Amino acid sequence: MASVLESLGAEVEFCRNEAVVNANSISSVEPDSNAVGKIRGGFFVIGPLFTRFGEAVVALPGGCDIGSRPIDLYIRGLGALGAVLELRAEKVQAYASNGKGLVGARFQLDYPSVGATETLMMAASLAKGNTVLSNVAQEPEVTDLAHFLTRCGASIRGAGTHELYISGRGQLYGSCYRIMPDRIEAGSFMLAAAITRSCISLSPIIPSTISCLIERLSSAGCKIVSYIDDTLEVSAIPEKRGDDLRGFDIKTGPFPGFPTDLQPQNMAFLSTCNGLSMVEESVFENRLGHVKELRKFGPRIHGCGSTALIFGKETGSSFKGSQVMAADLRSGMSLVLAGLAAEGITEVSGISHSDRGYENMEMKLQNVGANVKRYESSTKACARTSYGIA
Ligand SMILES: CC(=O)N[C@H]1[C@@H](OP(=O)(O)OP(=O)(O)OC[C@H]2O[C@@H](n3ccc(=O)[nH]c3=O)[C@H](O)[C@@H]2O)O[C@H](CO)[C@@H](O)[C@@H]1O
Ligand SMILES: C=C(OP(=O)(O)O)C(=O)O
Repeated sequence: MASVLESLGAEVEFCRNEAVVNANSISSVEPDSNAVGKIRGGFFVIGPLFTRFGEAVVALPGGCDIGSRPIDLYIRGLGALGAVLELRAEKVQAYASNGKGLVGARFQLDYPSVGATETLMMAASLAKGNTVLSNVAQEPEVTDLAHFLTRCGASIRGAGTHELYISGRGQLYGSCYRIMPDRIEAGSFMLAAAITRSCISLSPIIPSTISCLIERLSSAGCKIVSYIDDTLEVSAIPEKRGDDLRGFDIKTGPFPGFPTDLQPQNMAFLSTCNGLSMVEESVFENRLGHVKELRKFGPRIHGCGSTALIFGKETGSSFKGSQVMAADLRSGMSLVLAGLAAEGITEVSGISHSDRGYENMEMKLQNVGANVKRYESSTKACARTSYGIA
């Protein structure tokens, strides 16, 4: 996102965990298309561009190859606010039909898309008049963005429910805001503890944003406690010899359903559990690419359409280190997790996909005791079954 803003001329400075953005210097209606194309939220810049210039040109958004990534909701939603969007040479050119700017309207999303909800909420905050968006995404990140925009001067009601009421403002102002902790990163590290049958203490974390995973891991036999508000302890250490964790079923879905972004990592974990588990991916049409790679570690997984059956650990069997390839962001993490649970060395190529979602992944894993190194074009995750994270 920083590179998109910079390509528009904004100044972005990072200092430790803070980003300072100066948007006053935005001087272009057309961000660098490579920068926009890389990220899924490429349309996020449309609202601010409209306010300043009355038009915008952005590249088609990119993102992981996990099925078709349509943008019809963005196009129809912005259209309802008075934008005309035309596709020209792989770029979307948008201008206001009234020649001035966006105007508030009512719009119902066919599916509670997170990216479309966030884009329309930002655009409506800068449109003239009132907007009502219904069947919107209720993900915690949408609520967090609404809180941030409100701090910048926007008027938004209903965040966290399926309807948003937005009164447009001519301008938003800078403010200082602490964004919510990354619940998908936290969930991935909870699964790192679970897959290595060890324990981890995580902070900062908002347990209510990840209750789905907490419930499932607890049902598997993990002990999960939250002593202080933003800290969570996960212990997957078996209480007695011979005990082990049990598998469970999941079906991904919009919040508060099971997050699709934790499905691949969760499947790696389920492959190490006792009993049969079923995973159903219902958000993206082609998000089981990791099944083929996970099988290389030894487990029996049967994938069919968007459902996978994981047959669980066979008595006496263990994961074997393997050479595997990550084809998208979260499957990269799921293969690293499998490598941590495996005997011997695992080499994961294509790990750069995961850099988009996990900052300093190997450093954080090393800090909790994992033996992971990054090589020029791949990451080697090396682990012994007795070697976990603590
Ligand atoms: C519901 C869900 O789990 N959303 C996740 C999804 O959000 P992201 O915003 O990328 O995805 P969406 O929520 O937009 O997509 C969810 C579904 O909506 C469909 N769709 C989307 C836009 C559109 O214009 N038309 C359309 O049909 C997609 O094909 C998909 O089946 O990935 C993000 C990054 O991994 C996660 O943070 C979100 O939690
Ligand atoms: C699929 C993901 O990202 P994107 O929407 O950017 O492809 C993800 O974060 O898991």
